[in-house]
Amino acid sequence: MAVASKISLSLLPSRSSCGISLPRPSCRSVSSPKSFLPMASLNVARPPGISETFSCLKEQGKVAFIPFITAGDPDLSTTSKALKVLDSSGSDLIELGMPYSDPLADGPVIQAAATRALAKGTNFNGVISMLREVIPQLSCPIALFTYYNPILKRGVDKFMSIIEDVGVRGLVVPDVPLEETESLTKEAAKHKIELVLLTTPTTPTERMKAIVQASEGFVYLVSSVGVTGARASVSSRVQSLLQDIKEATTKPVAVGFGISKPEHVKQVAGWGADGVIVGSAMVKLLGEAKSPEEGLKELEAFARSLKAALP
Ligand SMILES: O=P(O)(O)OC[C@@H](O)[C@@H](O)c1c[nH]c2ccccc12
Repeated sequence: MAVASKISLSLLPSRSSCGISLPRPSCRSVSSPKSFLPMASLNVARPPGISETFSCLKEQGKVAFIPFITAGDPDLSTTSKALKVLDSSGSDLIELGMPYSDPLADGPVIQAAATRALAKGTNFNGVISMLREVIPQLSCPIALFTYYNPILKRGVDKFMSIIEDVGVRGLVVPDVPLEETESLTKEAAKHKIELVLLTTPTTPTERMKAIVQASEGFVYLVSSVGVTGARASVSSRVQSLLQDIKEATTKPVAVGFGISKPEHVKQVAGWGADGVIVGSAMVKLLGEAKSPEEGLKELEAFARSLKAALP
């Protein structure tokens, strides 16, 4: 079964839970990360929430640029620098992937990145220490991308309090089982973390409605069946899928899978997406470069070219 349909089958909550509506924020100025609410335990700036970020962008008539990179590839120090580069290149939200040994929804590029990161000894504690350092220096929020098992291993409440403590604001768990989505959303919300759910081209309408109802922050529309990976073009079905979702919710919808060129970004934004997500093309540049410095330079140029293509 295509991975994307697995994602759709595993994300329907037993009962839909309504989203938490955050107070309408005043748009933060990107140049002053320190203007955020202080984080309780560390007394440092907490980045804006995911919903807050999308509200600000909507007020400005802008579409969110959302890159994904794999933590620890080629190493955690480079990941820290890459987060700062992506932030200063205009990212509105960054998805940071926790490397995992069995990334069932990932294509070859991200699988290879996870293998390299794990081979370097990248682990949860190392990623958290890196985030504790770098998040106070960022203007945009971080959404942690992890498979479900590492959350269960640590204990849901413990996991959520650890990531809250370092300032993570969003969470994407592509393989969370159907019947556990709602409780995970609730646990995340206790720690001011917004759990983003995914819907796909093969998700039945009723399930899509339940998913969009339960998703916090934004709805992740997977653009095509299969696994992650840059594609020559973005399926035109995305346009009608976006319309269907927007009939079911007023929540922002970001599109991912296969987006890897400025023309893809422009096209998806033109179809009404509130955000575009680019992963494999970013991960490839960073992880397969001749040197970390070279990778960071290419990442910056690529990120800026994609951001420039967005309204
Ligand atoms: O790599 P792509 O085709 O640009 O797609 C984004 C994707 O990488 C990122 O959102 C992601 C990484 N791993 C995932 C697993 C499932 C769904 C989404 C993802």
